[in-house]
Amino acid sequence: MKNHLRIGTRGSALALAQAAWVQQQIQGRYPQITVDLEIIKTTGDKIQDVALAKIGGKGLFTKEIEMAILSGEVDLGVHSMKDVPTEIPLGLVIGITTVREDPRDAFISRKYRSLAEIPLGGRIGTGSLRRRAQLLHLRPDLEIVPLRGNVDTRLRKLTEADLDAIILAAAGLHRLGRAAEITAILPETQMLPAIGQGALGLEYRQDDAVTMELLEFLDDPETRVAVAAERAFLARLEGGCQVPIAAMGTLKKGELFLDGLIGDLAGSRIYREQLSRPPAAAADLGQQLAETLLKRGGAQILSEVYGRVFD
Ligand SMILES: NCc1[nH]cc(CCC(=O)O)c1CC(=O)O
Repeated sequence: MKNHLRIGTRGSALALAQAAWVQQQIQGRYPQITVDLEIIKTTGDKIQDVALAKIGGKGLFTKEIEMAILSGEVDLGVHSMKDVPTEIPLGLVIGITTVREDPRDAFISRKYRSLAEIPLGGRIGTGSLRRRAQLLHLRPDLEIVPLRGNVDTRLRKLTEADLDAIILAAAGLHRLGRAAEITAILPETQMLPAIGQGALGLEYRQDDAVTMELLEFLDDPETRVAVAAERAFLARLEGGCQVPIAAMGTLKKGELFLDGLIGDLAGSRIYREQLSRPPAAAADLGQQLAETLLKRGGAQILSEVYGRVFD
């Protein structure tokens, strides 16, 4: 048994809110255990001024935290699963996925109630290629304005940069207590979310059975299988954030459904499919859906973006 746990977290308001939530859950369940937060600056936190998609490289928001777990400096990391690469370092596991927040994207505007109300040529802020491609697919007339920084910065730029709207994950706004900022939720039919969006993963050393057992009560099996399918989809596509890729898993009556999408940067070609399998076959489901979309034209798009034959 342990009487002290250290959580490694990024220092952004969202990361801290998420880590503090996990801290409270653990302390509520085990009043005898003290839980500390240790703020770790990641590469993604240091580079705020360049479009993320241009930096490339995986694990921008996780690598330094993973090093601290491996070295024993902290016992666990709390991550937005959206920011976690499909491959994690040897010796670590993300065996626990907490109950998912709303995985969908939010439309935020001070002038218009919905995307449909935005006038011709309207300016929408987002740094995400996935959001950009789907927006342009729906509305080729829109001007997509690159937007970076944490949630607070992006909300500020909505007014300062005179944008008509911005798109943010609903989950982040809920966790920051800022859900009142949401003008409308974008249905997944219009805007399929990012892999892992709205889900938190707890990462710890594979050989640390004590921490794993302590944290087990936080696991939500439905979220875990949905995210496993999404991540298997992304892994087959070798997806970083250079390509518009989206997926969302949902459980209905014991069956796991996975919606997936591959698009090109201009949003002119969007391939989208849904498949289902029993939850135990989550990884196979993700892989099969990827194969289906690759055959339909996804392989062509990935070959163009990766600059090599992809099949
Ligand atoms: N890319 C940064 C990031 N990572 C996780 C979230 C939101 C919370 C989540 O998806 O769990 C955000 C902000 C956003 O995309 O609006």
